[in-house]
Amino acid sequence: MWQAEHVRAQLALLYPQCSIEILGMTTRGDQILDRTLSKVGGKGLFVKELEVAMAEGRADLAVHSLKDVPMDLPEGFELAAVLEREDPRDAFVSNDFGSLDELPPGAVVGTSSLRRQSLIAARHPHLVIKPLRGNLDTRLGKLDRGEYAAIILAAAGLKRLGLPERIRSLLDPEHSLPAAGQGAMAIEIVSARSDGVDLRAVLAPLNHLPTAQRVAAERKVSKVFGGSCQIPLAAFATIDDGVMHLRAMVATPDGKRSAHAQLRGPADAPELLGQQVSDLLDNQDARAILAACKVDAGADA
Ligand SMILES: NCc1[nH]cc(CCC(=O)O)c1CC(=O)O
Repeated sequence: MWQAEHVRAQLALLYPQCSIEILGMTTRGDQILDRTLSKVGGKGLFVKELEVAMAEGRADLAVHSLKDVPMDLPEGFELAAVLEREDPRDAFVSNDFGSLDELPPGAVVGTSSLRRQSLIAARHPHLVIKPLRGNLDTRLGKLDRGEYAAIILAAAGLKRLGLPERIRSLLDPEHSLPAAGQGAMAIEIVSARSDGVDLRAVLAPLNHLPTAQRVAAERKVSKVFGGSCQIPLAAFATIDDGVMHLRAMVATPDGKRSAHAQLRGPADAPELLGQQVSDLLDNQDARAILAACKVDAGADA
């Protein structure tokens, strides 16, 4: 809702003559809180019901956290704009400790992200990772009731909802490489509208080119490896002086096996860089690592 309101406010400034309404929706992704996201079908859950609303003409556009948007949208839908990125890093949130390094052996850390789980298990094998779902308030409530010594959340969500003071420290992307698209919002539309309105042109002023380039490279890696919440995959790009630096990682959920790759290339050819980094990961047996993950997930379900 914060994100939708943010887009509404920006559109209202650009197009003061238009009236813009928010159609609030609760998705299945929001409702299923008792199982980890990776087991109930992943990213698509947050997106599908909004697409139905657009297909039925009840909504003209949908605002998403890009991290939750599948790499391949259903036929007839497209992303029209990617907004300027918030802080893409993971945040360490705790009432008693300042960082992962301070946690004693056996301390319980909450996260339902396989990527975060895998990265923590690799660097801090003495910690215990437990699933954590729900909206931000639910997750913080569970921390405050003592169910966890610490939880890991996206810094972007905490900052957007006015809770930056809950962040005790930010995880260095060097150790906790962010997920593809983390911290960015995207606007999805119906590609060909029956009324002929060119919504892509209407939304173009909201598109932030450097963010769009960064996430295009990141999402390419995710796409090559069939990216969904079901696999621990990180992809993070930065741009400095027109040069993009893309880093990516795939791992097993226990963090015992992983492949890492990074490359620099021109920022205006993000998908090529994404493909090249994916090729490097492939050379390090990324497919075998991911195949091992899928066997695990199946055994558990
Ligand atoms: N899948 C949940 C999700 N999708 C986007 C965000 C955070 C906001 C963002 O990355 O833009 C979160 C929560 C989290 O990772 O803590």
